[in-house]
Amino acid sequence: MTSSAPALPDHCDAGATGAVIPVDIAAAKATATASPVAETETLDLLTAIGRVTATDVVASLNLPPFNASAMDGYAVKADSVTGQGPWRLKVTGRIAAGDAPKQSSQGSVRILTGAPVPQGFDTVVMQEKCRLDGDAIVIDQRPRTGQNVRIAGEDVRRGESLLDSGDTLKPQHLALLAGQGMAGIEVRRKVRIGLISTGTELREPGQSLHPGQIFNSNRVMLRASLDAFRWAEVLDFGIVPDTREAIAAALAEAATRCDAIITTGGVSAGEEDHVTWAVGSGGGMLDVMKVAMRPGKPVKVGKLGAALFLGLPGNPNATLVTFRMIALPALRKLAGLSITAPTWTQAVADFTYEKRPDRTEFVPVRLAAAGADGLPRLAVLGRGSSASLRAISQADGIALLPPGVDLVSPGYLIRIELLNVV
Ligand SMILES: Nc1nc2c(c(=O)[nH]1)N[C@H]1C(S)=C(S)[C@@H](COP(=O)(O)OP(=O)(O)OC[C@H]3O[C@@H](n4cnc5c(N)ncnc54)[C@H](O)[C@@H]3O)O[C@H]1N2
Ligand code: MOO
Repeated sequence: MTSSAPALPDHCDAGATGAVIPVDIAAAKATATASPVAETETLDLLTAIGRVTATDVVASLNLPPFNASAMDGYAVKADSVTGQGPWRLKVTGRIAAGDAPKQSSQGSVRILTGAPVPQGFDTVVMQEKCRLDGDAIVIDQRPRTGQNVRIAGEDVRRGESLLDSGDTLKPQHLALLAGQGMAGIEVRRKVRIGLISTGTELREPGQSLHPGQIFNSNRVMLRASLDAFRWAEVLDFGIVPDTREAIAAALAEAATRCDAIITTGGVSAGEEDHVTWAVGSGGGMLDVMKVAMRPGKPVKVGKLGAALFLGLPGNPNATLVTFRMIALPALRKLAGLSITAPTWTQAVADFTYEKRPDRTEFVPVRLAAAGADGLPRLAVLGRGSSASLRAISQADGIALLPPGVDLVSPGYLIRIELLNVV
């Protein structure tokens, strides 16, 4: 961490103290605080989807391993087809996929897709381009040397780089590794993420609601978000009431079991906001106290023991925005991913929005059809109220309205993070 402010020991005024820093600096601090989990495991390819590679992978096998026919047809030696056509070539044998390579250079050989082209031949004539005449084929067009033959190593060459450490394994990566004959792959172990929903007012969906209480929305939103990442494992500590003791106890337990701790709620300025105090009382420290962003200003980032601490505000829109913009990049770093930043998409505002120029504002947006420039148009959903569940539930993405701008007008080029991107 580049700077550190100790968590306040006694009096919780986190919402009123600490320098206000830009959101990109806050995200960079969070990411810098995280170190990739060191342990690795070797997984069968069938269970490795979505996991993060722990090493570079280099090809040990040429692909294709032999010169292979790309078509059903007849293998020939192109330069044996000389003079004036049509040409008549005797069929001297047959070779199918899975047959051992053969040696031949006379006439032609019936060959099926994927079969090794016999040594001595260099070209395959598609069966549609010739006709059978007794024990021979007749071709009218001179074949081009090398036509319809996949040359050994033309796809992958032994020694070539296939994957880098820090890649997320996708189905097509696994296919490539399987093509190399690899049964397993070394990946980073899953990141253990503790989730604590603070708030005396919270009840779980399905429970009865008493006056003054609300249902816990953030828990399922964060659980579902994290469950989409195969590199993440959630340890859910449930709802913890707004008392110093309860929050400190939950944090202490989470710090011993988790690589990262995410709390929601209890980070602003009121006397029931105990998260900052509890981090301090547990010997932790906070490096991000207040961020020039809306929603999400009181988000906290620091360390508690060896664990990365991410204290997200309780309002659901603020939880979502701070999770995606600040927490997730840091969690990706813990997972060992080489790309940690959000994936941005360029789009064009089709709305007018007044904002404060001294901060970054994030608003939920819906995508509309692209304009003539090929960029999608955006409609804004409300004013991005911090507490709104409805607006975020209807959003295709979160648009970033940058600092230094006080009015976004139709035609303004902005960037969005699509919410379907994991
Ligand atoms: N005097 C000040 N008051 C507030 C400030 C400030 O700077 N000075 N900041 C405001 C901002 S901005 C935000 S954002 C909120 C953040 O509050 P906390 O993180 O301390 O969260 P809570 O007060 O616990 O809750 C806020 C709000 O969200 C509801 N909530 C909490 N957890 C959940 C959950 N799991 N699911 C659904 N809803 C949840 C909670 O009931 C509150 O309504 O503080 C402002 N105040
Ligand atoms: O930090 Mo807030 O602006 O109510 O989400």
